[in-house]
Amino acid sequence: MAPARCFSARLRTVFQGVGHWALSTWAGLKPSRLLPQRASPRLLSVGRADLAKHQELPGKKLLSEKKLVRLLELEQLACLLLRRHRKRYFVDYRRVLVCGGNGGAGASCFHSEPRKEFGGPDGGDGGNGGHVILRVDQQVKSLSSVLSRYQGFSGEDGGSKNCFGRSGAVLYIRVPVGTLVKEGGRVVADLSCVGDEYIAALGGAGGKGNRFFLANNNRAPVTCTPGQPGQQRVLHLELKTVAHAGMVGFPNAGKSSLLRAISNARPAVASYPFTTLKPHVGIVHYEGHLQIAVADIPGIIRGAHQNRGLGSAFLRHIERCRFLLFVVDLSQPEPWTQVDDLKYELEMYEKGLSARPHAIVANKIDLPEAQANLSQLRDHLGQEVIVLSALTGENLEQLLLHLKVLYDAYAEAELGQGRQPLRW
Ligand SMILES: Nc1nc2c(ncn2[C@@H]2O[C@H](COP(=O)(O)OP(=O)(O)OP(=O)(O)O)[C@@H](O)[C@H]2O)c(=O)[nH]1
Ligand SMILES: [Mg+2]
Repeated sequence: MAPARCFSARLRTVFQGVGHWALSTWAGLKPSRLLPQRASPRLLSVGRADLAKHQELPGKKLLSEKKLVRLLELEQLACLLLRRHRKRYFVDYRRVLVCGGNGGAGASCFHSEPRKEFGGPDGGDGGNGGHVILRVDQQVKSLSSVLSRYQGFSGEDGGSKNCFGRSGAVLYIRVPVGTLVKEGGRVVADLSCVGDEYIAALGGAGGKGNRFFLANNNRAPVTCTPGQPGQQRVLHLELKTVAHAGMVGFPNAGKSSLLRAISNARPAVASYPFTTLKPHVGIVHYEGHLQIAVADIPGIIRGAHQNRGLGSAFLRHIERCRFLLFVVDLSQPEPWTQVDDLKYELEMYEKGLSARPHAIVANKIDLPEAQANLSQLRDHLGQEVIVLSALTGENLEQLLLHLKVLYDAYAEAELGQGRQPLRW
């Protein structure tokens, strides 16, 4: 995780730079710099400030057409890079400092009116500070848009004439479905449904104006109180992908190819290991509007729990999956060892994880060496194996049917316990 975070931090600095450059470029493309603008003729004389507005700033030259075209090209390139950056940037952990808005101060003043000497206190209360709230948004797919610090909006100070300050607006932080909120190692919120909200930091209460302290024994109080500071918390946000099925397998086993074949998801597919660097979720549609979400998890190798390969941190994304698909590359010698290694790595990550309802998917049956390995795999595992080819689409129906069987069993178990099954 550390090098990935380091890389993303570097990318951010680069793009912040690009952002500044882009802004300054646009500033350079102001009409005033492209075409000399003449002050429109006026009938009446104009003031000095008005005249100064139409003067060219000293040191600013007109841009030549060649430079302008070059700048526009660079601008387009920057936009393209930014778009790519947004697309590829996946973050599943964030440490965030959240501060609620400060309350506004109460005012201390007295009513003032001609021929009314003792108008009485009329200092209004300050407004309350705004809360900072985490809200689940289905459009957000990772924690990359979450910043490291949030400061809530402060309430306005109270005013004279008994005017109360306006309360600070609520600041919403949009987080993806499946965000776990931790504070000091303790889970404080589990945002696993769309629309779930959690108050991350409370805004401070507004102060009282001197009008509040008016009493029979004190007709002219001067006391007013300052607003309270907002709550401050350090929260750790962890993303755990929520899907019905999680695909686990060695790199190059064909997990992404399989997800592409059964759903509309488009994870990258290539013949080198660790093509997938972040989880992808695809939706498989069935009759009766039933949708089963399948997550493609980056490849896991033997020793992942000792941080080999991409490590086992990505296994947190299958913690929430209700059932698993072990994807095996059947063209490799002794393919059953892949299943054993995967189960071992799951156990090392979390006890009992490999015992979840699962199916074994043997991929690449279109290759000649795979045909030879199939009987050996069946003998060693002693359980049903779904044999298919993600490339040619051979026997995909069996996988789809088995997915439905797994889902039905899960839904029945949930309903039996009085819970609603997860709906995508
Ligand atoms: N012949 C054959 N090749 C396949 C099949 N499925 C996948 N491949 C190929 O295997 C290679 C790896 O496929 P991916 O889908 O990227 O594998 P992956 O498991 O997602 O790999 P990582 O993302 O690295 O974990 C690609 O070159 C695919 O074209 C198949 O059924 N038959
Ligand atoms: Mg992949």
